[in-house]
Amino acid sequence: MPAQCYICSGKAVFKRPKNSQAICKECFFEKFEKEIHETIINNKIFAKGDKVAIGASGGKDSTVLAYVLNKLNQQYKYEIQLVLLSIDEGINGYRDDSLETVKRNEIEYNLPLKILSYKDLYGWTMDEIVKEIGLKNNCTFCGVFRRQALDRGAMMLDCNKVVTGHNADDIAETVIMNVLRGDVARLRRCMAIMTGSEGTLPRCKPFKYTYEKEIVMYAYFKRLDYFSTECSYSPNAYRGNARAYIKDLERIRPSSILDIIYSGESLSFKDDVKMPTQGKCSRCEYVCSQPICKACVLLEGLNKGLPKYGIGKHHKKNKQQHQHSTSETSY
Ligand SMILES: Nc1ncnc2c1ncn2[C@@H]1O[C@H](COP(=O)(O)OP(=O)(O)OP(=O)(O)O)[C@@H](O)[C@H]1O
Repeated sequence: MPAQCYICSGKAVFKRPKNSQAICKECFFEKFEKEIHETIINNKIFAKGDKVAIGASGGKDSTVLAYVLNKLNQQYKYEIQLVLLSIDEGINGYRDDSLETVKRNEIEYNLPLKILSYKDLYGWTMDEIVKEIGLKNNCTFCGVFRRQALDRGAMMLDCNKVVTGHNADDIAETVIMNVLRGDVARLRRCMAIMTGSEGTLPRCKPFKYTYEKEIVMYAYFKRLDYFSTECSYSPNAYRGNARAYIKDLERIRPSSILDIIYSGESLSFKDDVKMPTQGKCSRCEYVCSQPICKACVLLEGLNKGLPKYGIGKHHKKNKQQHQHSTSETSY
């Protein structure tokens, strides 16, 4: 006999990963959306009149984010303006295809879309960067450039907030990675549902408590149009290890992901664990915690034909003076 939905006793379609409760499709939609709405309200993520840029990659997380935020905005009258902002990293056969998905979503969700490319902003595509640097450190370039590109794009659009589709799995992985690296400053920062300091736009993660599996199920049952191919350049071994470790834990204890997040939120930090003090990059004037921002350092290396400048030994020396300043996107 098929399992019964724990809410309405109807026919369950799957078990919720965080608590193994069987649930039917309609109750799942309602619960999923309600939980995100509660996260938004409890954390005061939006205020009336906000103009919010949704980091839209065309992947499952940001597609579901755009769909759900659009729905909740109408349903609960947040009175916010939503725009899709896509960064074209210049990865042939990957980002060009995923951007086609975002273009279809622009029409389907009736949300304006802006596409901004690395080529226009930095003069380099990721394909060109990978030719220089190889496959080992390319995620560093991509993460640093994307982070800044999203901010710049949002500012061009007069947005006052950026939201991304980082989900509970991503955050639990980041917590574990930062613990294992001993990167306490980042550990402190990665827990925040909303980050940003003077001069940068607040960046929010409405899916902080939402399991990736549920995002996939939601997209599947709603038949949302998203692009599901992995980036051809992302080996990212360290995050992969953290992910495998958490998946192992989850098999024994399904609530592991939320438990890790909860533990991270409950940590208290010594006073000497400082968040970086923000200033302005002396070259591009973008907000940063060093005299020259990471994007400009990486760019200088590329333009001088020294692509490892900024990620090699030189960087390690800097790291001893300041807390870690880069890696792949871990905000
Ligand atoms: N090229 C991009 N343009 C705009 N936003 C992006 C882009 N890449 C990533 N993001 C934002 O950062 C979030 C996390 O990105 P990540 O690369 O970890 O992808 P992901 O977990 O596969 O998410 P998604 O399924 O949305 O692609 C995305 O959900 C999206 O909001």
